Amino acid sequence: MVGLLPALARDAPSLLRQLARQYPGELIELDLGLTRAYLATHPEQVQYVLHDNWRNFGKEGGMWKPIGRLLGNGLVTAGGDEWLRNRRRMQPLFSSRQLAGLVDRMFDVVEGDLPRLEERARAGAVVDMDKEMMQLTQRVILATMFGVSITPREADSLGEVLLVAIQALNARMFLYFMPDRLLPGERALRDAIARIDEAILRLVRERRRSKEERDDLLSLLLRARDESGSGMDDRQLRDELVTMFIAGNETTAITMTWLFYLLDRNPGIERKLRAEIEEVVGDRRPTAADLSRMEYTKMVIQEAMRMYPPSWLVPRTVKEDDQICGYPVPAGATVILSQYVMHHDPAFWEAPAEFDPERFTPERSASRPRYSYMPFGGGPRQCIGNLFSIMEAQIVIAVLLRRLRMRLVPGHPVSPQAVATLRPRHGLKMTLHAV
Ligand code: HEM
Repeated sequence: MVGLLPALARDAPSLLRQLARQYPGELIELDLGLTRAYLATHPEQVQYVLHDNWRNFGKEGGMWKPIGRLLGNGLVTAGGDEWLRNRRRMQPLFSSRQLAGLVDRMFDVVEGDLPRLEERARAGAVVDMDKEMMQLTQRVILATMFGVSITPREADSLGEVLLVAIQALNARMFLYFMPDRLLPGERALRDAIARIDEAILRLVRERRRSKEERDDLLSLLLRARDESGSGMDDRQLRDELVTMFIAGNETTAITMTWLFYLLDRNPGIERKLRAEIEEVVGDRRPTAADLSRMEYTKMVIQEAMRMYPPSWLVPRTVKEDDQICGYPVPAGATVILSQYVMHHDPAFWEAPAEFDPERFTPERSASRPRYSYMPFGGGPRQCIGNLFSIMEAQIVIAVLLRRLRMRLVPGHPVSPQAVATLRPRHGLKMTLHAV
């Protein structure tokens, strides 16, 4: 496959999906100019890379390099023993029991945002749903991380500067082989990283000094210990907090944005979803037990993430020469696993372009290979925040849908754009209506 770069730059997910259709089940070698890359097209290949022989497929260098500038040694970008020690320290924080303690805080943030949205509905305003969701999930994640230690104003300004950094890094993801100094926006990126460091390290130090016990993620992280009983230093805490923000904010916001778009296109599914919310939560404050009973809501979220996986690409670098299901791959090559490719494979998904949440009933899920669906990756490096984000999405849906109906502005163009995440290229313009 030669000369793919221009087509990749135009619309990478469609190109990769098309190649996978053309050569189903093969490990496809791609010529990306300076680097050699292989695209997995079968769930067993994905399983081999993420699970069976995961230690031989690292995150060092390549497309991971730019993002490492912001995330440092946080869980997403760290490797080896350091990653393992911190993953073990942090895993208990993300258990369903621990997360149940965050339901109230998440609810308060979302409910607190509702009057503003209701006001927009009354004014008949057009809103950018993608921007609204980014702002909302940003408030949720910052409130769950820092609780009342961060004022809404500080949260908004930290959120803003984090977004500046993400945008600059998005632009660098496919240009990782270029020297930093040749890329545009380098100064703004450095400034943004310095401001993020200052704000987060200040919050960490203040909390350490105050010795106060709170129930937010920062307090839990301060208490997290490895097997030898040692905790994290300030720098590591900073890296993990920034990592959680970056890994958890845009991904969840995009899930919500695509979901509201899909509901607008599928009124029957929206009705069924509203009926479940009415039946399980009604007008009450949702509890953790309610969330586990909202099974249809969960299937709608899973199906939205199938059609538009917010994380659509998982790259790995081969450490030592290997064979992926019989295909040789040399050390140093990049292996590309793509949720978008897996989630649209007609061999595992009937009519993949159709929005059908019932695909996720236990009966229908049972017949599919594990790695045909991987919105959160898989294996030991699977997303640590998967339960967190589903819980947050369920709360956002329950709170917003019982007051509002979202409708796409007629004629607004909708198509996916692949950067680090898969987002609507032209945003998502919607009007809000009271129900
Ligand atoms: C819909 C929302 C989300 C999606 C689609 C998503 C997706 C992913 C994926 C695909 C990975 C694996 C990357 C790889 O193997 O290279 C990952 C890892 C990770 N995610 Fe998420 N994520 C979401 C939400 C969150 C949230 C809310 C948090 C934290 C609060 C979070 C924190 C992390 C962390 C720390 C890792 C690295 C885990 C490790 O390597 O040990 N994510 N995520």
